[in-house]
Amino acid sequence: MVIEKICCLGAGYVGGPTCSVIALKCPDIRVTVCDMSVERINQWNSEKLPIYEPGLDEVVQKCRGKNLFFSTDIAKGIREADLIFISVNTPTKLYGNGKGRAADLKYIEGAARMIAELATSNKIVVEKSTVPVKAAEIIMKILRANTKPGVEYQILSNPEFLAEGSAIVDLLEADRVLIGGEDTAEGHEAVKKLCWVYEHWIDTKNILTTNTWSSELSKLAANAFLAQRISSINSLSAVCEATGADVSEVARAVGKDSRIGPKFLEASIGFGGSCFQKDILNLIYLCECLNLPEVAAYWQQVIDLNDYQKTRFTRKVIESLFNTITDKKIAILGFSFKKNTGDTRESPAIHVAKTLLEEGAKLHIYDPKVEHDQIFFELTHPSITSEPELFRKNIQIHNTAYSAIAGTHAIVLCTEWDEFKELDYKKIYDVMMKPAYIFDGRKILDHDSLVNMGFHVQTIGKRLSRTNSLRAQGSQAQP
Ligand SMILES: NC(=O)C1=CN([C@@H]2O[C@H](COP(=O)(O)OP(=O)(O)OC[C@H]3O[C@@H](n4cnc5c(N)ncnc54)[C@H](O)[C@@H]3O)[C@@H](O)[C@H]2O)C=CC1
Ligand SMILES: O=C(O)[C@H]1O[C@H](OP(=O)(O)OP(=O)(O)OC[C@H]2O[C@@H](n3ccc(=O)[nH]c3=O)[C@H](O)[C@@H]2O)[C@H](O)[C@@H](O)[C@@H]1O
Repeated sequence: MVIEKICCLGAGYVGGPTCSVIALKCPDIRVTVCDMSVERINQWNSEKLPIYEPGLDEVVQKCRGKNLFFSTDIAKGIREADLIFISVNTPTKLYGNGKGRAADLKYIEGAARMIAELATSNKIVVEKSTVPVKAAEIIMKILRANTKPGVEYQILSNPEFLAEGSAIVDLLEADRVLIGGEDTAEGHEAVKKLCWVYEHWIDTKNILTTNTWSSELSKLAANAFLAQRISSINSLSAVCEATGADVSEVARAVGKDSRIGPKFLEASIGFGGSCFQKDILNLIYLCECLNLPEVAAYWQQVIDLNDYQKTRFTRKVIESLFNTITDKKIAILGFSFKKNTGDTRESPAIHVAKTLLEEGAKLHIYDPKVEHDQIFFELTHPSITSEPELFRKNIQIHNTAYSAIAGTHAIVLCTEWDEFKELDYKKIYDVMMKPAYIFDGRKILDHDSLVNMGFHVQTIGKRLSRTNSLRAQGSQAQP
């Protein structure tokens, strides 16, 4: 039952942390994480890792150079490994058949072709990336069509369920590990070997084994269910704002039902991150290909509602500021798609900032972990604007929340970083233009005390007494 060497293709948000934890828990296994990006591998080998993830630095420091290696020598990694994780990106297709919905499997195919070309001994190839159902068949076809004499492959599906910002805890204390394989003697043997790796720290009863297609579909299903809960509570947040109900109270009351449960019921400005939207689109495309239009339409609603929530929030900001924000200074607090990560992929803050910039606002942005260049990259990307220089001129990035806020008309809180709860809002009130507005897109601030200080406060899913919004007043008042 021995796996002595593991290679992982893809040193990203999944490959890096997952393999670091495997190395930590399996000192008897040599783990090599490979990537084509020299820059990324250099960062993994430096003091400043390419991703921010609580607890990751410590794990890497313990294992790197002992049984954990980061390398661009993909050929060596593949040749030496008994088991290869494919942990490459699977973005939504940007062109061609299935554009905007289907998963682009070019990196998966590229990885499979590399393995086929370079492997000289038997390999267990494990799909760690999130893929459409039946992707394992594509990998198998490529490997078997190009196999060298005497080399045999087994393909397993082992999707990853970690969430960014809590990746290390999620990996160490996984609710479950899911492994799908072929229903053959060789398939069962390969599944057993991968189970053995995880059994170093995961209770056997939490390691689920299924057929390959169930495993692939379960990953899409899990993300679709999670996103659906957020869209459900966000839909109710609009009802709360219109009626005087409070979405946090509704979520608490609903979540107390043990059949529903309390998690993932935080109303917000909408979900972001690299996967929820991509994976639901992937599921929708699959349903369309399978001629299941009603099922496709059902899941499409989860995404439509998310877009509605982002737009609804941004519209509220603009309307509250007397429907004119040209040249107004607005502070954006938080740019990552959630706290405890520097990842900005599909961050709702991008939508908010883009819309405010289009209306002529001057944005002062602060995020504790996102690199300044990354913010400029996201907001001046051709998919965001055809006038990058104009946008750039109206964006200033700050190193502290206080400096971002000084002299602004409004604060728009987009990410729920803990430090935003600790700011001295009395001091902040004094240095803002009046009337001073706060739009709390994450429901993390003490709204009553902010109102008492003099702020006009708006949040998600709750009507506050002093909002001064045009819609609330039904007037066209000017400042
Ligand atoms: N980000 C997350 O929290 C989670 C992501 N996933 C899934 O895991 C997969 C990877 O996601 P991330 O790690 O976020 O992506 P990422 O973009 O951070 O990393 C992917 C890496 O793969 C590398 N790569 C591409 N082709 C390669 C090849 N042939 N050989 C070696 N390296 C290659 C790229 O250079 C890149 O560094 C995706 O399918 C995603 O849906 C699953 C669970 C959580
Ligand atoms: O496949 C993936 O990539 C991963 O996607 C999500 O993880 P992640 O996107 O990293 O982070 P989440 O904690 O799920 O948050 C996603 C978005 O939903 C938002 N959210 C989350 C929870 C909530 O109650 N309300 C809410 O608006 C977050 O702020 C964030 O923008 C899943 O939680 C992971 O299980 C999965 O492995």
